[in-house]
Amino acid sequence: MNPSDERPIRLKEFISLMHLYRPSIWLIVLALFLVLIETALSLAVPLLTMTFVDLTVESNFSGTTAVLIACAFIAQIALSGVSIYIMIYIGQILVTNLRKDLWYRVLRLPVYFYDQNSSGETMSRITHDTNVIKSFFTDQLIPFLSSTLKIIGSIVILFALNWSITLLLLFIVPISLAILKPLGKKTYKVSKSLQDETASFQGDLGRVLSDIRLVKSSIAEEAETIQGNDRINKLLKHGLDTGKIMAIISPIMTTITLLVLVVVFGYGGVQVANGILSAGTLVAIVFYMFQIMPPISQIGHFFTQLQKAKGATERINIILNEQLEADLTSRPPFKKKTETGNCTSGIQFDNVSFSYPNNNNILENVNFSANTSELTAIVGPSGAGKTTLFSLIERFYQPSKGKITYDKQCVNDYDVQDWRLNIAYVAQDSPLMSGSIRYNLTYGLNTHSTDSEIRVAIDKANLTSFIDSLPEGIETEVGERGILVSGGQRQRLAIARAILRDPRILLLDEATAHLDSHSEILVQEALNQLMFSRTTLVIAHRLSTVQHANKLVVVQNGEVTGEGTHNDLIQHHQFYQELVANQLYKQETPQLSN
Ligand SMILES: Nc1ncnc2c1ncn2[C@@H]1O[C@H](COP(=O)(O)OP(=O)(O)OP(=O)(O)O)[C@@H](O)[C@H]1O
Repeated sequence: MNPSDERPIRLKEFISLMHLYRPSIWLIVLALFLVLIETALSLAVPLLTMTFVDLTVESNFSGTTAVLIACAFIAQIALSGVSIYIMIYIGQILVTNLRKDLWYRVLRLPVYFYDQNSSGETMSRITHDTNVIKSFFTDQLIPFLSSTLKIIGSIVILFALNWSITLLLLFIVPISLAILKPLGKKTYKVSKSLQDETASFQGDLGRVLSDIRLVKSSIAEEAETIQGNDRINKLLKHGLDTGKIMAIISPIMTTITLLVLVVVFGYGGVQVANGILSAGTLVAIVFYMFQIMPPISQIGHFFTQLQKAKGATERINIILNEQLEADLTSRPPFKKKTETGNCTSGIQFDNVSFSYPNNNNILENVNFSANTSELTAIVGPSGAGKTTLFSLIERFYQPSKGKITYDKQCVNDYDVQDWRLNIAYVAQDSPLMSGSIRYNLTYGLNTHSTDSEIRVAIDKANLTSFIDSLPEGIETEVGERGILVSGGQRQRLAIARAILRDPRILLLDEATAHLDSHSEILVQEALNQLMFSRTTLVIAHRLSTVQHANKLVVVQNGEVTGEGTHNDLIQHHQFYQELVANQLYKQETPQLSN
């Protein structure tokens, strides 16, 4: 997901992103209008001060001018406050709209996007990069406009007041730029490295903290400490590099300011003494000089931040330009579950080939059918492609060749969400979300499940005694990723969830693997009931659980090498015979542990 470094980051992309997510244009116009008035007032204050000083020097104290200066100050402060708030408001709305769109999209991006991009990086796009854009809008854009106006306005007025001092002042600008520009480039490079390093450090933190058990059981604390320290040291180095640049820039800036003061007061003082310049004009010139200085450094900062904002845009655009699942295939709503009875033929794999990106063909011309109201078991060695078959049915990936049909219609013809609504998947390591048991059982269901429906599902999944033993029953929290419940309990919760979903297609990945033999019989009964009038596919690692299946499909190296009942295969299929013999041998051999 790293944006290509060679490609120039285009301003157009950044502007169109701002345009797309900004709030009403009138708010922006209002903010600009206020800035314009505020700038005009700030330019008028020194002129008023000049008049006031000159009149006072001539012993002509002007109360009106003093009041005008005070009013201009107050108005400037008030307008500045209002325009700052409006800009912050616009920035917040912009980033909110952008984050909502990104959030909508990350939930709908295809699974292969997540195979290729780390979740930590995607999180950073939504939180950090959007923040960079917001800060640019709120902290840079309006100050940049007002700074530019202030600089131009001040220089014009300065020329009108005294061209020779102005020329001397302007002479300092190219000198400052010549010194500061290379430093500015260096600052950008260092701050970019600092950002990248911070993102990597955050990524490492996320990786280690989310798998702390793996770290501990692998005794990887020492290795992680070294890697973490290495990153922290790099952060220190980048921090110190920034410090070095600041250590050069700050004294230079102070010296330049002093130099300007020496020039203005020295040369201007001589002119006042000679009667060429009035005292009021000198005060006005110093005033303008101080008004110009912060905007000049503000403009330098603006370009550095613009680079950052353009970089953030480029990374965000990677997500925004990625095709959503629903755009890859489409379409009409899937028939309602009540219409299931119409389905006569179940799932059919029709010459399906598939490979993951940057991988060889995982599936090669796969043909088999899984009929309605039947149990079809997929058996085969590890890595043969069994789970991949399920992923294709769920449409996490698209076949590179061939098609999958349901009820004789290509599954891609159905709206992807409607299609998945009709599938329940019970995986070996059934994942749970942090939240209560009730939340997990009804997760994603778009119809409300009553307490009695939930009770029935719990009962059928043989979970009643477990849930009744919990102090808060169904409202008990399962912890992050369901860490507070056992593997077997997680699996039974997944079965209960499948029962509640009442799907047309059941995908079971060794669904009873974590159960003791007594629970397995009970859950198997529940599954048998659930399988009735549904298309059920089960990946089986233990043949004992699927010997009774209507059909077994043997997958080896991504190809279907045999199909039939247990009795058919045991007679004709050599690999299946070996598999059965192997498992029978295993059952007879004492196991190390259960
Ligand atoms: N997301 C992925 N990206 C790239 N390759 C993958 C991905 N998922 C699986 N593979 C590869 O595809 C092949 C088939 O994997 P799959 O998980 O379908 O096998 P399986 O038969 O279910 O294995 P097991 O019985 O061990 O679960 C493996 O070689 C695996 O490395």
